[in-house]
Amino acid sequence: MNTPQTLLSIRNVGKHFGGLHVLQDVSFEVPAGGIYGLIGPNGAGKTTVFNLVTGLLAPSSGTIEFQGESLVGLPPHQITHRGIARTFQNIRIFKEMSLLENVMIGMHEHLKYGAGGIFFNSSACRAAEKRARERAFELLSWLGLEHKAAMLADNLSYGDQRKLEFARALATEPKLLLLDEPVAGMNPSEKTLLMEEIINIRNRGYGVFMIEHDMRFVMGLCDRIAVLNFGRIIAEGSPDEVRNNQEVIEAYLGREEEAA
Ligand SMILES: Nc1ncnc2c1ncn2[C@@H]1O[C@H](COP(=O)(O)OP(=O)(O)OP(=O)(O)O)[C@@H](O)[C@H]1O
Repeated sequence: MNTPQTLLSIRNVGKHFGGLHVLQDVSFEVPAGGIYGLIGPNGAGKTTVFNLVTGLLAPSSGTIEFQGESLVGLPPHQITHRGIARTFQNIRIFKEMSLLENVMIGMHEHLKYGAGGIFFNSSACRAAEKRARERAFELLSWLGLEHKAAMLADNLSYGDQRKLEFARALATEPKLLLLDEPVAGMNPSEKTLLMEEIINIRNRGYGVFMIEHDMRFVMGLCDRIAVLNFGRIIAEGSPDEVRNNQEVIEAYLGREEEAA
């Protein structure tokens, strides 16, 4: 049974590609209203977990539930509709479009007028379009980007592109936001700004579930952290519990020694 506070529940999940067992018996729960981190050395299976949750891959075994309902077998757009949005390691925005258009594209699932409405430019269609614009402006303002709404996304700094990606993900009206290495490639001041934005998003009531390699960032931001190593969860707990876990220390030191 899920506790009422659980948003995402992953139980006994396994994933193999042919004979390669990428995830084995993975279980953890992402609670509502917090920031949850998934860490682990390169190749541990973190992105595979995100791909399973968002429906890009199907688990070989185990269950994945969101708000008590199974996600297994649902196509990605239905999972988005249930309330899970995602950003990617490599920023994916439409650079030749304005910021406003980028955010409005994230909303199309929720615009409730049909093809007939678009064809006849009905008043319902115009009203929906107006609401979408207002919401897009609001989301851009949450990220401090509203004054750049008409600008082409291509002209944004790297940090602002990442914020635009957040705004577009929020446009799908998610309950849980999955962030895949949000600060990869950022300088320290961009990281600090993005940390504030993620806290703001959490404070607005969204759940945040992130993969991140930057330990200072993860430890400073997350309420709880799960650690994957060779496809298995080796620790789960508060940042302090994880930081002091012997198996975690060895997993990271071991990889560093191998690399050396
Ligand atoms: N479609 C696939 N077919 C075969 N093997 C795959 C596939 N996707 C991932 N893998 C393998 O699964 C393992 C875990 O990959 P995954 O990308 O989930 O790790 P990760 O923890 O996200 O790594 P990184 O931190 O480097 O991004 C790797 O050995 C990878 O090569």
